[in-house]
Amino acid sequence: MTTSTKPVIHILGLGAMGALLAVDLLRFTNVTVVPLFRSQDRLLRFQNEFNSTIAVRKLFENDQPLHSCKLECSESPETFAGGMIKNLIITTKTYQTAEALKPYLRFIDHNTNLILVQNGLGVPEMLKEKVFTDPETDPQLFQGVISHGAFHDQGFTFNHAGLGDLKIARLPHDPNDPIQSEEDASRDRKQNELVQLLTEVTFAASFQTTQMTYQELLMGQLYKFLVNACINPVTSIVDCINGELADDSTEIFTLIIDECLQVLKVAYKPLFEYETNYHNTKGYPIVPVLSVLNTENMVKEVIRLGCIVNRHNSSSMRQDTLYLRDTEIDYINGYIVKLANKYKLNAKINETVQSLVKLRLALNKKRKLQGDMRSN
Ligand SMILES: NC(=O)C1=CN([C@@H]2O[C@H](COP(=O)(O)OP(=O)(O)OC[C@H]3O[C@@H](n4cnc5c(N)ncnc54)[C@H](OP(=O)(O)O)[C@@H]3O)[C@@H](O)[C@H]2O)C=CC1
Ligand SMILES: CC(C)(CO)C(=O)C(=O)O
Repeated sequence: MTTSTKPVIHILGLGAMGALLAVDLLRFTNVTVVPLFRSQDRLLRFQNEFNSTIAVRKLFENDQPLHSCKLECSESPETFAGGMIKNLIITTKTYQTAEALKPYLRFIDHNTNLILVQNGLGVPEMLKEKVFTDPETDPQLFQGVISHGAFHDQGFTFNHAGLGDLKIARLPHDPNDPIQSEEDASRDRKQNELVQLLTEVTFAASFQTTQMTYQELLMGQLYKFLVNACINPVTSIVDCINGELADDSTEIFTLIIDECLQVLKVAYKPLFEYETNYHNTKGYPIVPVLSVLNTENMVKEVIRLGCIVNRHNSSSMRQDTLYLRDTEIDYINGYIVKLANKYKLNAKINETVQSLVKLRLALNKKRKLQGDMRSN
C-alpha cells in the first residue's frame, strides 16, 4: 500500500519507455513512482535482485552518464492493496494493454487519469470497446506520443539512445468530434494532476513534454505513426540498426507512406479538413496538417527522426523480433490494413509489410528451436 502524501504515479510497463519516464519523474518532480509488475515473481526479482533500482544511461550526453533511482514502492497484482489509482501511465506494448490492465481495473474509476504512452493507433478504441465499456466509470483518458528512443541494456538498466519529445492531450469523448479549443486544453493544465506533473517545468524541460489540444496531438501522432510504419518493420525485416537505413530507404519509405496517407486521409477526415474548417477561428490553434502530413515531407522526416536522431537505436519492433516476442505490427501497418478494409481502400503494401514482419519473427523463432540452416 502506498502511504505517501506526495502525488503518486503508477506505471504499468516498466520497460524502456516506462523506465525513461520513471527516472526523469523521480529526478525532476516531487512524486512517488510505483511500477506495477505482471507477477509477484517479477516484483520480487526487482526488489531483491535489483534492490528496487532502475537506471537509464543517456547515450547522447557527454560521458554517457548513468542515472539510477531506487523506488520506494512497487507492486504486482498479488500485492496491490492500495486505494484507487489516481494517475496511471501505460507503457506496455499496445497488444499487452488490455491484459495488463485487467488485475487493476477495480482500482480505476472516473477519477483516475490514465495516459497511454505507446506507438501505433487503435488502443483507445479497443479499450472503449472491450475494457472501459461503462461511460459512468471510465477513467480520464489521455494519449502520449513519444519520440524518445531507448532500448534494454541489462536487468533494469536501459539505454536512452535518442532525445525526442513527449506530446500529451486529453482524448476526445466522441472520436467523430475530435476538435478541442485552446481553453479545453488549458483547463487540464490548471486542474488535472497528471497533466500538471508531466508538464512540471524541470521535468518538461528534460523530457521535452508539451501539452496540447487533441488535433495538435493527432497530427503529431500520425507523424510518429508514419515514422513507426517505416522504421519499425523495415529494421525488423532486414535486421538492422535505425541509422543503417539512412541512405538507401527513400523508395520503400515512399511506398509505405503514400499508401498510409491515402487511408489516414479518409479515416481522420476532421483532421485533414481542420485547416479549412478552422481557418482563423479564435481560440483554436493553427495546425499545419497538410504541409506536414504529405509524402515528400514525411519521407524526409522519417529519415531525420528515425535514422539520424535515433541512429544508434535498435527499433522497438526489431528488439521484439530479436527477443522472440510478439510485435506491434497489427497496431501499426496492420492498423492501416484494418482501416483500409473498413473504408474499402487498398493497402497491399502495408499488408505485405505486415506479413513480412510476421515471417521475420517466425523465422527467428524457428532458428532458435531448430538451428540456423545458413550455417550448415
Ligand atoms: N523503445 C523505444 O525506442 C520506443 C518505444 N515506443 C513505444 O512505447 C511502448 C512501450 O515500448 P517499450 O518500452 O520499448 O517496450 P518494452 O517491451 O521495453 O516494455 C514493455 C513493458 O511492459 C511490461 N508488461 C507487459 N505485460 C505486462 C503486464 N501484463 N503487466 C505488467 N507489465 C507488463 C513488460 O514487462 P515483462 O518484462 O514482464 O514482459 C515490459 O517491462 C510501445 O508502444 C512502443 O512502440 C515509443 C517510442 C520509442
Ligand atoms: C523513434 C523510433 C523509431 C526509434 O527507434 C521508435 O519509436 C521505436 O523504435 O519504436
